[in-house]
Amino acid sequence: MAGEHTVAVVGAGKMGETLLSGLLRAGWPASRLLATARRPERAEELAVRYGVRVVDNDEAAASADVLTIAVKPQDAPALLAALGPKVARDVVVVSICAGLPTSFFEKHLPAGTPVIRVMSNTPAMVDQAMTAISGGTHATAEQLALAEEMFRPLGRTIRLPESQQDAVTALSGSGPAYIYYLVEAMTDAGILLGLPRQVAYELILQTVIGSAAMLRDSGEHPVKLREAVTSPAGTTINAIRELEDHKVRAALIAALEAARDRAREIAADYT
Ligand SMILES: NC(=O)C1=CN([C@@H]2O[C@H](COP(=O)(O)OP(=O)(O)OC[C@H]3O[C@@H](n4cnc5c(N)ncnc54)[C@H](OP(=O)(O)O)[C@@H]3O)[C@@H](O)[C@H]2O)C=CC1
Ligand SMILES: O=C(O)[C@@H]1CCC=N1
Repeated sequence: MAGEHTVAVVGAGKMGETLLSGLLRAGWPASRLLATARRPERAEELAVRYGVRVVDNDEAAASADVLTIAVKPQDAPALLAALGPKVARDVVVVSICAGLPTSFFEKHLPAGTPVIRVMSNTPAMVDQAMTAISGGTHATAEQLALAEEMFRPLGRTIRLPESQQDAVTALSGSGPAYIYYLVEAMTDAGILLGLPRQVAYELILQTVIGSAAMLRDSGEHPVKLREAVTSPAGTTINAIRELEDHKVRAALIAALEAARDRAREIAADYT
């Protein structure tokens, strides 16, 4: 399907640029990609870096058959109010905005416009994204397959009911931030234990990469893998007891619930 569709990325910031570069690496011709930006210097940067045409939002709506909305959720109402009525009915609208339901976009678009809601994450920058895809009221199986084709070069994709997208946003959308937070905190712990910062960081980085590869490649449950590290009367169990004492599991559950609630608030604020 690459090459049959013209894809416009409306609001090509961090995630939009990542999508553009992924599509180009996957063989999508630059002539079939458009980008829009709010600032002229950003437009120039994108045009030079990727050789794609950077146009205004109106031209994107008129020229593309897939419009990917990649602005922040708070910028979406003004964008859609201006752009919505100009979008042709057979255009597929793909939103990567956190929180905003497909019904928000459907409300601003001509009746019957297919809308697809996508939640990806920043590891897309190294082709290791987790991307969840859900169709709105009018999205067909073929259009969902097209969205999958767009995001597959960036990592793994999964299709889910839209009702699960706020949870996805809390889990895998924001997930990289929690992992980086953990790496940061464990590096600090290494410093407390007397290791040079760079050494502590390298130890933790490779430990995260190795543990992720074990989870992926062994097919074992995380509890089993943790038990294999936790020797009787050994060192690990002392650390685990501290994590339990400090209610780290409960803190993570509460943290993700708060992220999910924020996604719901975004929907309530803007729809
Ligand atoms: N960052 C992340 O980890 C993830 C983000 N998302 C979602 O992706 C979306 C984009 O996030 P992210 O890439 O981080 O944000 P960015 O701020 O990097 O990108 C948004 C871009 O949209 C531009 N923009 C805003 N309004 C307009 C407009 N009217 N016309 C043209 N361009 C416009 C902004 O311009 P300017 O530079 O002038 O502000 C900015 O470059 C958000 O909705 C977010 O919820 C989803 C998953 C993960
Ligand atoms: O923090 C946010 O709102 C965005 C959505 C998921 C990750 N970053």
